[in-house]
Amino acid sequence: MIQPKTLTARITERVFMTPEPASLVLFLATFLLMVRYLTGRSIGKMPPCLPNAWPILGHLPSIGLRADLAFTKLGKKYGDIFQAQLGTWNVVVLNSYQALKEGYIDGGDAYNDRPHFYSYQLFSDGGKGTAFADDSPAFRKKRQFMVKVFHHFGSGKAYQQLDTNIAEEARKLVEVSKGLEGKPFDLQPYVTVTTLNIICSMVFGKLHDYHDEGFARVMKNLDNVTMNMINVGVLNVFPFLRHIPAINSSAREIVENKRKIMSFVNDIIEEHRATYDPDHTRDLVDAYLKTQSGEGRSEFLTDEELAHMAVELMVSGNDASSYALQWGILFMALHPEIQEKVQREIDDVIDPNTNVSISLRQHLPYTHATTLEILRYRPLAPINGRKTKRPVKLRNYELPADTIVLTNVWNILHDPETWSEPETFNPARFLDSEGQVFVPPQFKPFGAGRRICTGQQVAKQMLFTIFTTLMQHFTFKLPEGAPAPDTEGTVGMMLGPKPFQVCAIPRH
Ligand code: HEM
Repeated sequence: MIQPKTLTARITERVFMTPEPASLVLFLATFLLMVRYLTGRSIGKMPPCLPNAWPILGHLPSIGLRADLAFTKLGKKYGDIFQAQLGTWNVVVLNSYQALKEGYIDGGDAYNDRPHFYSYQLFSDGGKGTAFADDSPAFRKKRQFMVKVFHHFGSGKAYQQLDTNIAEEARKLVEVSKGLEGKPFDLQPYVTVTTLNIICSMVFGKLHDYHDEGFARVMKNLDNVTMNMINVGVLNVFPFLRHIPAINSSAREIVENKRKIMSFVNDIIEEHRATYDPDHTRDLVDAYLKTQSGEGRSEFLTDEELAHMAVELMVSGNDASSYALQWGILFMALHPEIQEKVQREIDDVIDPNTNVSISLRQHLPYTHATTLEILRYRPLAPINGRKTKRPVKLRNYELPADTIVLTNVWNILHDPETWSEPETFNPARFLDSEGQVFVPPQFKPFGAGRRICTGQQVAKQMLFTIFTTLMQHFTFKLPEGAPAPDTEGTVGMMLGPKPFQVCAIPRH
């Protein structure tokens, strides 16, 4: 039998005594990698890496499906900037507000690219649209266009129209929910139609009738995309699994359903061309047609790009807004004392027959604070993915170009240094001593830096108006005798609640 000492001696002899430099390089590289994986110590100027990576799987066995929760725990031992191996990807994790600030905010545009995860690439057809595109002159033009359109909806007549549309959709939701006569129901399909219709009103300029067949088909296509995005999530870490038929069929479903939604959008673009009035911008499509005819004409904005942008708003913007409302109603049912406080405040300010408007938000600080607490307590995007577009210094590390950077938003929004008793749902944490809303800089559910959510104002407006309208008209309760619903959520493209039943008891 060969003794260990003899074996080591033989290896040393073989590597160091042979004149081949390649053997030496190979030995050193293997040795350094072993040191890094076994001890977690960094090589060169990269942040330290978590120890004990498995071959191929990396740290996935210890991280599991909720990377945000795992990173939160690991951060206590390994600090707020570290590396992890997620299947085939090596990533740098920013695990605190300070790290996020030093990276995304102080780092300028260095973190402007997105990781080329399989699901992102599939959904965006290789980075078309804005949300999953890398930084480039084309991307900047598209984002600038999107920001301008949202700005248009942030003031003047367009703002008032949006306010009215949101109130009108919230009212329809109230009528439909009243029809259920307090019986248990799943809120998800109802709320999703409401938020989707509002987003469509900004993109296409009209509210669809709920019985419109074309709109119902698109809703189904969108649902299919969202569901299958969960199924292909595994390909983000193991792209080679795409050859497994069941996973591959999910990928095909995404492409096929997205093609159908794009065709719906293309028809609307053609309709708009026929009715376009340069003096009256109705929506995102009109704003696009204006760029086509005016001085700001951009070769980067095409019908195809516009269709991709519209679909990404309909999928991710809508999922996020609908999930936020579902979480909100679930927490009201779970915390009747908070629900009552919200309702008392609303009753003092708004007549039951008056529509809610965003202009009332300043008079409803506790209700406003409750909507912020919903976004803090269950951040819809608990992990935020970016990629460095060039080498960048981060604290005393140097990240090369193309480093995947994941920010743990969950930890930022649950850090006890900022949020006392972070696991308690407590809207009052957003109120100052005068009872006015106070938002700490660490509140980052919409991301940060140059790729921050472009729809955040609209998202907050929808959440406030629809949530307040529901509280104005109903008390939400869990069905009698039903088991306590899950509050951990399920991760797909976003962190949504697991399906739950609730009773909407009319208040008037
Ligand atoms: C409560 C609702 C929402 C939440 C929590 C949310 C959150 C986010 C987050 C975390 C990002 C990534 C930002 C980053 O990388 O720093 C993002 C990006 C984005 N969001 Fe939202 N979002 C919401 C609703 C919406 C809505 C309603 C729209 C539009 C109708 C929208 C449009 C976008 C777009 C276009 C991007 C991509 C920005 C880019 O990559 O440059 N979002 N959102």
